[in-house]
Amino acid sequence: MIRVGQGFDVHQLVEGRPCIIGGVTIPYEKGLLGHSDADVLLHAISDAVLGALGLGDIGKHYPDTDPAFKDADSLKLLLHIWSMVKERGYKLGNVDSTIIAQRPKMAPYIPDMVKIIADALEAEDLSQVNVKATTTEQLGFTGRGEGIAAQSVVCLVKVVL
Ligand SMILES: Nc1ccn([C@@H]2O[C@H](COP(=O)(O)O)[C@@H](O)[C@H]2O)c(=O)n1
Ligand SMILES: C[C@@]1(CO)OP(=O)(O)OP(=O)(O)OC[C@H]1O
Repeated sequence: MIRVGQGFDVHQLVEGRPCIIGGVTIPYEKGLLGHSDADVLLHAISDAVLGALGLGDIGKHYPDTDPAFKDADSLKLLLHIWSMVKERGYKLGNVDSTIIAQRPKMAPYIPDMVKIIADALEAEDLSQVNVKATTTEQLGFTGRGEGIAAQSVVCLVKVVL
């Protein structure tokens, strides 16, 4: 039995905020704005995992109106979501994600993101976690550097005992 989910998220780029993507703090002149740490990639992955389980989205579980989640570490939210996966008897099949950003250049940071995500999702092999990046060729809000988007697809596999 397999279950598939997809997630998509966007956060605005502003001055005076850290740029945290995939659990990695990237040196950049701007950072992502949100109620939490605004880790757009971990949010897309979180939504994909919740989608695969048929459990709604991160806003439902961790509302942005709740002060408990102000400046929340998105990796901790993902770890909590992963506990729901295990409770239901699933493990990671694979996860594939794309960060949509004109800048900064993500490539140097992707290996660290993959390791962090693989650890959180208890991957047996790093090849189960793929992270890609693309510009939008200077088109649209990402192309103008106003924000960063991310999308993700996750496959969960039922654990056979
Ligand atoms: N923020 C980004 C965007 C892209 N990359 C890498 O560059 C390659 C070419 O990007 P295009 O949008 O011109 O296709 C892309 O395949 C990524 O490897 C990146 O590191 N950071
Ligand atoms: C993560 C949460 C909660 O702190 O806040 P944000 O950082 O604003 O992120 P978003 O992707 O808009 O929605 C989920 C939120 O409930």
